[in-house]
Amino acid sequence: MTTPAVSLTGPAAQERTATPRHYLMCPPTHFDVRYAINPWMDPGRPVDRGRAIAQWDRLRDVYTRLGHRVSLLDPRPDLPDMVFTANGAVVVGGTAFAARFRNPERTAEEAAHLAWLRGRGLDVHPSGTVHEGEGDFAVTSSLILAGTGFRTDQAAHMEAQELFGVPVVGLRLVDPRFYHLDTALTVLDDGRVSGRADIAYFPGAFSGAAQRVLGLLFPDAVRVAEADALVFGLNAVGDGRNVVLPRQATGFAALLRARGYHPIGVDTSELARAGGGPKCCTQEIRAA
Ligand SMILES: CN(C)C(=N)NCCC[C@H](N)C(=O)O
Repeated sequence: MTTPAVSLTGPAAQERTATPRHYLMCPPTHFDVRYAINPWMDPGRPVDRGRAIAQWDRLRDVYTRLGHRVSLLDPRPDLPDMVFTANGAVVVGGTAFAARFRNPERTAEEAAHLAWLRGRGLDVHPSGTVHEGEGDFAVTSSLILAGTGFRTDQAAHMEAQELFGVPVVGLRLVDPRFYHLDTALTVLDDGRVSGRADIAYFPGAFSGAAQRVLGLLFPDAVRVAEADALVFGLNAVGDGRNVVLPRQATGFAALLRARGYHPIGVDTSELARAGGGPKCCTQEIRAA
């Protein structure tokens, strides 16, 4: 029998393979909403820090049970957003492109990230332009998708391309509720084993041109509904098989199941009060 030129099975029937990851997290010991730098933050409403800590503990446990390694950054009392480690850098092949935050409220986080990255023997490059790490850079094995419009400067996309030597595709975000790329797009499978990256995104967060670019590059991507995006469903962490996402994103979870992924719902609703979800709390350290 000859092999058909076009796959008859499609991604839904594929075997999904998880690969072990190394994540950097920071306990929300001093988590708070003391200022408003995105539309989700309301400093007038006190946060329940105990609840945030319990939600974060559970997220870390999920990762360790999946066999992933979790390293910790020391929290600082004056930095209430430090729990969102994804914003501190993007690390690919042992090279770290360290963040330069947009808002002065978060700039002191830069030094903490630099110290941690240098202490791990990574090849660390502080950024010359504003960028917020994995908040705006989504890494696959063949290219990096990069957001701009609210936080990360477009010039940082070129800096990342020069640093990593992989194509960096710029995508314009247009809705302030989705102010970082990782609120609107997630890498389900980076393609390191399958050879074919798979992503999910909420089209409405992107300019028309960016939607067309995504359609050309990822014609089979999962397109997620606004209701799931609004509960930070796309702020998800995939390891090729398992996808850790806010448990409220039930429509997205059903789409993932149909594609052969294993969605794992977690509650990060208290952390969402600062505008973040599971992915924001998780920076991947990709070794050389
Ligand atoms: C999911 N997102 C957007 C993140 N990657 N990080 C969350 C940062 C939240 C912080 N209050 C801020 O506005 O910077």
